[in-house]
Amino acid sequence: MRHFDLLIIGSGSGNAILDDRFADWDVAIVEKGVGSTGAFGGTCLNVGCIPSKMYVHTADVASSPEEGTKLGVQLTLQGASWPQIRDRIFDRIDPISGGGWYYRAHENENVTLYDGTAHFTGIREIQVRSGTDTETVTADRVVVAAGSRPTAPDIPGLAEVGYHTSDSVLRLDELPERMTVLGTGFIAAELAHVFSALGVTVTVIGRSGALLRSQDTDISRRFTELAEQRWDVRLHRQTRLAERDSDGTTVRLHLDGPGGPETVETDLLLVATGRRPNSDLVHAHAGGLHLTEDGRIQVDATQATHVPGVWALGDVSSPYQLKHVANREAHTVQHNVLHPDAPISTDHSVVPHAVFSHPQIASVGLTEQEATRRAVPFVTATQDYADIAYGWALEDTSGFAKILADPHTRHLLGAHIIGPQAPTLIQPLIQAMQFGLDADTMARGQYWIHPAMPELVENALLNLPR
Ligand SMILES: Cc1cc2nc3c(=O)[nH]c(=O)nc-3n(C[C@H](O)[C@H](O)[C@H](O)COP(=O)(O)OP(=O)(O)OC[C@H]3O[C@@H](n4cnc5c(N)ncnc54)[C@H](O)[C@@H]3O)c2cc1C
Ligand SMILES: NC(=O)c1ccc[n+]([C@@H]2O[C@H](COP(=O)([O-])OP(=O)(O)OC[C@H]3O[C@@H](n4cnc5c(N)ncnc54)[C@H](O)[C@@H]3O)[C@@H](O)[C@H]2O)c1
Repeated sequence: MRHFDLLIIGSGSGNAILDDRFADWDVAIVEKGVGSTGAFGGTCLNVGCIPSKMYVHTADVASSPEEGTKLGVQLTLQGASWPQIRDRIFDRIDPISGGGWYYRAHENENVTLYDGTAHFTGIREIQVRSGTDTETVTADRVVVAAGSRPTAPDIPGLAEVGYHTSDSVLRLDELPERMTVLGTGFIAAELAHVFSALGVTVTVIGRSGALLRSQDTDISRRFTELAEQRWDVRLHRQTRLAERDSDGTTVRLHLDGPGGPETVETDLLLVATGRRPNSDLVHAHAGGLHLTEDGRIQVDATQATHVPGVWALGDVSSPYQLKHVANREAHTVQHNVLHPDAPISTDHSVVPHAVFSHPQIASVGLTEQEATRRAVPFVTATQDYADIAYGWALEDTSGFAKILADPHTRHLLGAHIIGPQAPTLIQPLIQAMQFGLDADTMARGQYWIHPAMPELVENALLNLPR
């Protein structure tokens, strides 16, 4: 049985652990491949953050006529060439993934790359399955960086009609005329924007009464209002049955809603109802690992599992399914594998996120509903883009920033922005929260470039009641 110094399951964030300090370690990486191409390099690179944002920017450009009209500029969208857009994006990404695979497979002498699926058969004992071949190996240290995968709800007929997920929809051969998105979370919000801006008629189906329900209620409400102007949004709907028409081209969904039973017909169904950790694929229990109630591998602040010498990171163990969090956790694991006697912890105290839809959203810290639920005292203020100079330039009438602060210390508790460049605008607020800068010092203790967009943040801070 082959034995390694270190074995890493997953080539997403796990692949970043190896640097020169591991040059004389005997290392194995096991990667089963993601998406319809079975690519190396994990979700973010191949089927997640990176291609989706390359599409989002393209969709933003395709939305220019709409933006131009309110400025008195008449633009016409003459068309969006899907094959050209798709191939431009993947001609950039695929060589990076392929190059990463080639480097590990052929140029990294101390690394053995297994193109297969790994699962635990015992404590730090792993079986790798590649086609019909299996090999069982052991390692002194194991890093589980196996990520997550899309899930689909248990709806009668769904499996039979066939559907896309984010794993496959970014590589369609051609755009459908109609797309229905099941789910109202991050992926639904981003990909509904992408496909509608490129000319697809989009329907969004949600169980609750709002899109992006986990955001601050004011943000979610505003996003839902705007989404209803762009897409056919069906909320408070239960999907009872999915079936394919006799001609084979149309999918029909039977829904129950406030107005009784109804049907939605579509050419393509995109299921965006969350992602589940891949702890089951790695047979975490067989490796002695404990799971959380929602199926993540349990780790402590140092990313260590219950089994000595086994760490986990990223979507397979983290409560945050975000790449910047997975990267941070990978850094913690890297340090702790190298320096087990002086471990460091991952700081999850101020974790921001953004939704790259239209409009964009960014958020950090407590929402108002969380602060209320936890009985955290707060004061709150908002600032509309419409009332700052750059907002006049943009003719923005719907965006705003909302801030929550401690009424006594004036330290920020949370910040939420909906509108143009929200993910960029929020960064100074993240910095203030991370480094303990109070709202008043932040607002008044520095210059804010006039008339730049961060004046939105400055004014939101100045609006906080005393
Ligand atoms: C459409 C989409 C858009 C996203 N956009 C953003 C964004 O804008 N910003 C952001 O922060 N996050 C975004 N995310 C989330 C982000 O992609 C993930 O949080 C991040 O990639 C997780 O990294 P990871 O290393 O934990 O997992 P992954 O990158 O998924 O890596 C895990 C790897 O393990 C492999 N694997 C799994 N099981 C096994 C096994 N048993 N044997 C061998 N190999 C195995 C998988 O094939 C995979 O390659 C997005 C996700 C999606 C789906
Ligand atoms: N910009 C980003 O950072 C970004 C972008 C995309 C994805 N992601 C990450 O990927 C994760 C997965 O994205 P997602 O959009 O699939 O998940 P999500 O958790 O954001 O949203 C899931 C949606 O599916 C709905 N849903 C769940 N079960 C359902 C059912 N049975 N029937 C109907 N609807 C159901 C939920 O109510 C919710 O609206 C996100 O949570 C996020 O962490 C991040």
